Amino acid sequence: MLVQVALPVPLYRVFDYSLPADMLASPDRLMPSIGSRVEVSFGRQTLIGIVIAHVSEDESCVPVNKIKPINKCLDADPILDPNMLKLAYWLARYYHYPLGDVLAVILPSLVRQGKPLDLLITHWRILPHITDDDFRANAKKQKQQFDMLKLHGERGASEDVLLLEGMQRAFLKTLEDKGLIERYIQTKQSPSPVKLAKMPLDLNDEQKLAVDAIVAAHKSEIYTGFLLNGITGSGKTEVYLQAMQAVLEAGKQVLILVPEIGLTPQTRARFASRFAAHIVLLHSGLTDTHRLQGWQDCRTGHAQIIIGTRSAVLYPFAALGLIVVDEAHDGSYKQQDTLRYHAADVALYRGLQHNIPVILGTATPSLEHLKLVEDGKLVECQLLTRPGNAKPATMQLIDARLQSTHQQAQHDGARYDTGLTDSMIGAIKQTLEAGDQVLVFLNRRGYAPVLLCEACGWQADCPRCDAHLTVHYNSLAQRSGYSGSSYLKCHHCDWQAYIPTVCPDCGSQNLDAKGMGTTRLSENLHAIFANPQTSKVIYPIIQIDRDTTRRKDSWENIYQQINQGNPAILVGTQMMAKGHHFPNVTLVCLPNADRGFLSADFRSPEHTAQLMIQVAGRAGRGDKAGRVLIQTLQPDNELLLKLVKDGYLSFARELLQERKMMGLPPHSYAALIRCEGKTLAATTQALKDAIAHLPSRHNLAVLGPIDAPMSKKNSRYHAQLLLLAKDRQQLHLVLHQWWQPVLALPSAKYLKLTLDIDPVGW
Ligand SMILES: Nc1ncnc2c1ncn2[C@@H]1O[C@H](COP(=O)(O)OP(=O)(O)OP(=O)(O)O)[C@@H](O)[C@H]1O
Ligand SMILES: [Zn+2]
Repeated sequence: MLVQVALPVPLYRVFDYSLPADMLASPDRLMPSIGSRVEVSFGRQTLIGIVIAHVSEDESCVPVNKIKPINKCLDADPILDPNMLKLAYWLARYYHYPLGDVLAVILPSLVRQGKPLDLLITHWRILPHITDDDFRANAKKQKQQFDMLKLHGERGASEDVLLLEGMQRAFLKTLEDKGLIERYIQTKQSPSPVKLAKMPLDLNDEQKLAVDAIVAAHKSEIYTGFLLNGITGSGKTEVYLQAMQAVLEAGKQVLILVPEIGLTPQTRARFASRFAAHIVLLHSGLTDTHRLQGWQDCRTGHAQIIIGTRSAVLYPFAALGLIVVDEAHDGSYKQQDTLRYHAADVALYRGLQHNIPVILGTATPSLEHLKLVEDGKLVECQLLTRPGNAKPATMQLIDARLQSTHQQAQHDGARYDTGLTDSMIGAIKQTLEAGDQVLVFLNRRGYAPVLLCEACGWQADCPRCDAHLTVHYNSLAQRSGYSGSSYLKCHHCDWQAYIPTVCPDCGSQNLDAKGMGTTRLSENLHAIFANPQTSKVIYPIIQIDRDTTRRKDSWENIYQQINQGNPAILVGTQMMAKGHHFPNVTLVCLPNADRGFLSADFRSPEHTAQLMIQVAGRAGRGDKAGRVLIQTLQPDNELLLKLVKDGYLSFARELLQERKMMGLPPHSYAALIRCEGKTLAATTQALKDAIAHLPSRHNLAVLGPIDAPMSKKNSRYHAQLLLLAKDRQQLHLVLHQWWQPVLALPSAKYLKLTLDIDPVGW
């Protein structure tokens, strides 16, 4: 007998190995089981692969004398069960990706390296007799760190997790020395049954309908995909919680997917305050050890509630009972390199595999998901009202052409436009004076997107990309003599340069930063709202973007500051759009969110509208009504008017109708082939050769090759080719015959060719 092994090599095949003589001679003569790891030699390398089948020598296409024995078997029991192998096969087939590479994506790196699965990890927990009273009033920082540990309940948490959440190692030591907390090595016992830590809320009728439908699907053990289509603030989370309760009480695991790591600490708290359960967080910030531990907890069933980003959908589960995909429209669910899977699609597949319900929850469903509802493949549950007194915010357009933006800011003696109309500024002022918070949304970090020479038109461009360099500049830091915060940076490849004092082309000193990023907007707001005598602001202006939240604890601190509820102006990028609940924000301003309606990308209106509605959804979530102001230079834009007047759903349904007429996804199926190389000519030629090899163009639209939207990136050139088909099977049939030979084309030799199934942008 031979074993067939999937190896992490970019080849569309598996490899046969025999068993070594000593293994065959041993009395039990156990074959390495299907789904376990083996170490093998492969050429000059030693690799670790997964046994995927047992075959006889006759079945092998390799001559017997060429077959090498495996070096050793690493697992007594399989580490991947038949369901996980089936998932891997499905991913390999659907995304046309080599099976060995699929497994490499699925397995945590320590597993791939052949490490034992059971690791000894230090955990911290609070000693049982300790209470809040054991703290002196002035030990504030210690108490704060203690409270973070307290959130994890009596079992505490591993050191990795705590550090990731912003705890400091020194404090753990201090608290330990004071006899308040202890460290221990967690031994695995079966988890105790999940208990309710807090009573559920009384559901409103819409919520109840949704929960009943989901629980019924769970009880009947029939796969059902739900689109929980609920406006922002309508209480989708409460629906998840009560559906989860039934599943957890039945001893099953619940997987909750969330878009971004930035959100997970708050998300965890929401679930932890409802259920006393073993909750595991999975995201890209984990160390390898912690990832392996999480993987093991899921696989063995120790984890009861699993909250994770995209890749968590690829984890093995002992007893999965429900999958929730929160903010299911979010672009981050699509992996953009290697195995280009969409986590919501994989979630639906796994639901089908395990016969369990899957909830796709969102206020702004993607057109793909709306189409699945139309086709009867998803059951739609709607939540159209906000519970309690909270009303959906009213939306209003401001015509930026008519209104003066004369409210000018003054910096260093120069007066200039702030980019905010008088009525927007007036509304901000009014809101702050009423004691509320304002969110100003601008999806662009840095100071300004362009540095321009007014004399000759030179612009600071990235030498490595087809992109302008973003100006990063901080006038407050400048004035205090600190220049480190001023530089030019490419947001695509991170290339950095000094800000020139004169134009490198014509020598003019007339260099000007054009356009507006969050830093500039914050400065403008500062200038508008500062007391002219003291130049201090009464209300804090809090800038929230990837630059200001880079440090581990900074987001946590900002979050706490906002939740204290004092009047403040929050200036934020799309980080602020997602799922946050700030009850004191009553005004949301979008000074130029409508840009996306003009973009050449046909998906841009959909994504722009989703972002606008999500940001708008941050307004008026408490007792007070919310207001959304959209400042636009194109107040007659039909799409924008439709969105504001009729709401997201009718807007989206109209877009869907348009896509149908144009034969665009989701009313057709797409595969995008990208080619990357040292010259554009070589990449384009490879794609032309690829087209020549298409077995049939029947029922297939072939678009390209064309330059990719940013054809030069990081000094490499990109061209692309799009295949569109009315019928999904037809497309995959062609790809099955075509893709592997394309990779072997002579002209593709020194190029990187990739295939993206159901691409989200092109
Ligand atoms: N049945 C209910 N009765 C009273 N309050 C409720 C009920 N359901 C939800 N809430 C409250 O309504 C608020 C908004 O709910 P939640 O954050 O779950 O909305 P959401 O639909 O997830 O919003 P978003 O899409 O914007 O993230 C929360 O404070 C929640 O506690
Ligand atoms: Zn660049």
